[in-house]
Amino acid sequence: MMQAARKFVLAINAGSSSMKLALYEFAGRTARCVAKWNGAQDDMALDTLFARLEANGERAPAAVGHRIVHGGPHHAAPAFIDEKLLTELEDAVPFAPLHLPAALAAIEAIRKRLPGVPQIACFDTAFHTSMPEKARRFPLPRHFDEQGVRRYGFHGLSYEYIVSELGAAIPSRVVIAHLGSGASLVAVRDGRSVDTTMGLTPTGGILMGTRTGDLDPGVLLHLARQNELTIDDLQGIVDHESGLLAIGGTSDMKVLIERAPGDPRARFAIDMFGYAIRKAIGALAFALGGMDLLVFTGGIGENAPIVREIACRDLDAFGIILDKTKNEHGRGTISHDGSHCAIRVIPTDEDCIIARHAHAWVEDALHSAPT
Ligand SMILES: Nc1ncnc2c1ncn2[C@@H]1O[C@H](COP(=O)(O)OP(=O)(O)O)[C@@H](O)[C@H]1O
Ligand SMILES: CC(=O)OP(=O)(O)O
Ligand SMILES: [Mg+2]
Repeated sequence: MMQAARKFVLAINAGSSSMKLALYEFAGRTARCVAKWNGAQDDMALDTLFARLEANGERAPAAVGHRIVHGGPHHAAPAFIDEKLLTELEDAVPFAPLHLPAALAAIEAIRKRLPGVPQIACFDTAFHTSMPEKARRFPLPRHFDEQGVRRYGFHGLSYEYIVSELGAAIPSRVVIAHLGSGASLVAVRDGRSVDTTMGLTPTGGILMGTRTGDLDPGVLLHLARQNELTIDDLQGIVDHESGLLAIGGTSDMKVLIERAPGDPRARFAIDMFGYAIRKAIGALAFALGGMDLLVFTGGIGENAPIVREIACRDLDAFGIILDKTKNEHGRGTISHDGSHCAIRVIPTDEDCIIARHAHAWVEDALHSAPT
């Protein structure tokens, strides 16, 4: 039997607080992660990677996939990064200023170091293009909607991964809570997004490490007027100085949990975060008309039993019951046998989805190329 050709694909995930790189080897459609590097956005992660790639020529990637947090209104699928798309992404920077500049820098660096290697944009917003208009529209004058001011939703690559892990057996009504540095929840009906907590930008939704999440819009008007703040001042406040950091003294959930026994502020921040998640679960479960499965994922969702416990507390009346022991253990199904709604912890893997998309693009391009 002929062996499937082996190909290497590099996945780049420029998040708000880190740069994650992962090299995948594909044999046919089967992917295997062969190396991972994590670094701060501004460190030498890419340089280290290139040195290793050069030292090991056979691992030169056939394609590079990027997590692009904001795809604007027109991207429902991964896309080849050409000049036109680059310009679009540059124009979209104000929609995701914490994420897009790092992704654009990585695209540029790859162009210089690996010219000719196709780069594929994988959009966090794409998963949510299935949302109905009533979930997508903001109640603003129509011309703002025409300018693209609407709910996009994010963490779509993570949600896509969870949906693919659930496979054909996915229940009809699922709520997924992606809880990391950025955090959002999505309502999924029959495998497709129907509503989500984040909005135009990843600043919206529930409170996060350093971001406010949704605020009464009057708060921004009041702050700006009362303190004569500029737009940049406001952005610094809502994106960098708020959330868990403002409430609990650090944006890092692991540290908050360590401090909690002797630090009432840390305890309060954890409680407030769990409460925000519980409210969001309620809203999305009602939007779906019920919930068959609740999934926790992301650094906090996967590793912080106390957050899951608060998020599911006192919901017995709705048939949502955690099993205390299973929750502490934190792997697989964590709902009580008597719970109507299954509750699961599923580790996410955005890099794997990025690599799969970039690989699929290369395969399509090969098969559609004139012979
Ligand atoms: N063992 C742990 N216990 C509690 N929180 C954790 C643990 N490990 C990671 N976290 C939290 O997960 C968050 C980071 O999530 P992650 O999904 O890795 O973020 P990013 O969005 O940067 O990829 C941080 O708040 C971190 O403290
Ligand atoms: C969209 C978003 O908030 O991403 P991250 O969690 O990686 O910051
Ligand atoms: Mg993340």
